[in-house]
Amino acid sequence: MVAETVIAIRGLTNRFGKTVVHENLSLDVHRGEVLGVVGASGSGKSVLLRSIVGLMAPSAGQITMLGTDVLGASAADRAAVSVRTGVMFQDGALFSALTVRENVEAPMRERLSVDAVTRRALADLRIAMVGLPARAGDLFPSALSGGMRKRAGLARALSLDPEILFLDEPTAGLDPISASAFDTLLNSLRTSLGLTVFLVTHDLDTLQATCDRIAVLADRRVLATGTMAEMRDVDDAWVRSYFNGPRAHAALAVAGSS
Ligand SMILES: Nc1ncnc2c1ncn2[C@@H]1O[C@H](COP(=O)(O)OP(=O)(O)OP(=O)(O)O)[C@@H](O)[C@H]1O
Repeated sequence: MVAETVIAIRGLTNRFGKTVVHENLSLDVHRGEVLGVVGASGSGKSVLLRSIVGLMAPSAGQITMLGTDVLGASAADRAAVSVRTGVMFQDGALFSALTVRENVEAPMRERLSVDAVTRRALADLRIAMVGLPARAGDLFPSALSGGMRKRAGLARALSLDPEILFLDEPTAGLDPISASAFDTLLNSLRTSLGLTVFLVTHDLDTLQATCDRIAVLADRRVLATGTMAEMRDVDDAWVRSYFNGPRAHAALAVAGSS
């Protein structure tokens, strides 16, 4: 069966002054998959994510998401696509002056016409879905641990019940136990909600535990795509050292023994 392509990127170029981050980059994301995006620091993973979700305008190229040419679309058509997506940024990007519940409600306030009681109930459902205790809804982000903050960021990304979830380094800064718990949560949510996930990460354990496919960014483009095992055969120095290094062996060994 051929998987439906929910994001198709063609000929993407991103430049900042004289710095060319992406040049003629192409990538497909399939419905229902968790795609891990890796690459050396500065290879343009976050810029790619930001281009897809409309936070920055690429210099050239085409991005089709959920059937809409998002770069060429009207603002209304772009908004109709963006309401079907959710984004979790690296630091959670929570509003510090709002409680967790108010943070989760924020996209609903902006994008949905639902009454306050329904909005609160939906927010509390998202908070429960990410494994936070009910009392966390009343807390401010500053009162949360790092792991809880990540979960609150995830609850907000799930606010609008998205089809596609974008995660930028979701386990960065977490201790290994919290990171592993986050991986487990992601696996359970992607199954129960039928999510497609675009996951930027450096975390080999997360790649191994959650991703169906991996895309490697290097030399301004997608150098290779494939499973974690397939990455070990890619003929490139960075890919070799990343996927055949001791940390990769440890991640694969843990997966093999579980
Ligand atoms: N707003 C900006 N203005 C100028 N240059 C930028 C801007 N955003 C990103 N860049 C540059 O684009 C390049 C890619 O950055 P990006 O943050 O996407 O890398 P990354 O692969 O996500 O790195 P890391 O793994 O360290 O997070 C870097 O050289 C960065 O300095």
